[in-house]
Amino acid sequence: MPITSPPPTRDERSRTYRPRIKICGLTREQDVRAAAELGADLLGFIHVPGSPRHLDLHRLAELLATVPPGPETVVVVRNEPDATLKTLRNHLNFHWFQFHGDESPEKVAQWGGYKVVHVPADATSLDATIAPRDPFFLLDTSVKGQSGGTGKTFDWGLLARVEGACLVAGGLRPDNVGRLVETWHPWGIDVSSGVESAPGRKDPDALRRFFAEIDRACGRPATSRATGQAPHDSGTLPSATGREDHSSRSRRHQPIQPERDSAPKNQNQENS
Ligand SMILES: O=C(O)c1ccccc1N[C@@H]1O[C@H](COP(=O)(O)O)[C@@H](O)[C@H]1O
Repeated sequence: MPITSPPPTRDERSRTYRPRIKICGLTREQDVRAAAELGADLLGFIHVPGSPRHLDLHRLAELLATVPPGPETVVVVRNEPDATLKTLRNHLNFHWFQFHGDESPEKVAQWGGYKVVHVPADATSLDATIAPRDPFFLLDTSVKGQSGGTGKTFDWGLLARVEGACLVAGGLRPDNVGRLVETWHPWGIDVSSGVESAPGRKDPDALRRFFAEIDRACGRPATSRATGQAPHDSGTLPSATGREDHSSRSRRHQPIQPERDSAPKNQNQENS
């Protein structure tokens, strides 16, 4: 059953709940493989000019061809024109868009994706509860002049006022992710720079320790995922277009048709 229909509430997420895990900023085949083998649910690729992890369309296509069955794929974008979004969705077959710019809620829904909500690193309170957003959203630390990949945490106490399915990002590392998971039981977590040896280069040992810490924090044997044998037991991620086929590579280069049941109501057919 798709995990976000309905997503588990905070109360339902217990000490043994294993968050969805997104490894972002991948630029190398060996890192894609390592993240997938360790049990990542989402693999993220950056198409934001100026990021040290930026990949052009050609390189994105090359790397996507190396993604094994299992994890779903995310492309991180900021204010890209519709023509580029169309290519990313219809020809590269990304499952998800992660929007980092001025994209309206309508545009996010239209293209099938989720949006970042930024929290200043020094924020100690929120003006209002952050309400659930369909299908889920991303909470990340804001740093002036940077769209993401900041390596900075925000005050996790603010998560008490965050509702719904939310990927928590910002400054996660092998030495702090366990505390986040055991204290706040986030729906999902997202990491980029905290498992790198240099921007865009994942450190295999840091990746292994990251997953092992999550296992420890939710009471799982640390070896299970480190051997690459862990099942994807956090559930199936419902893709933006409602597709649940995890053998994503079989769909490469095939146009994606929005499914009638799950396509956003305001789906603009011109985009498909
Ligand atoms: O990682 C980047 O370079 C990046 C560039 C532009 C937008 C988003 C980017 N990354 C996102 O940042 C967070 C994680 O950051 P970190 O773990 O603190 O380094 C994650 O959501 C990435 O998708």
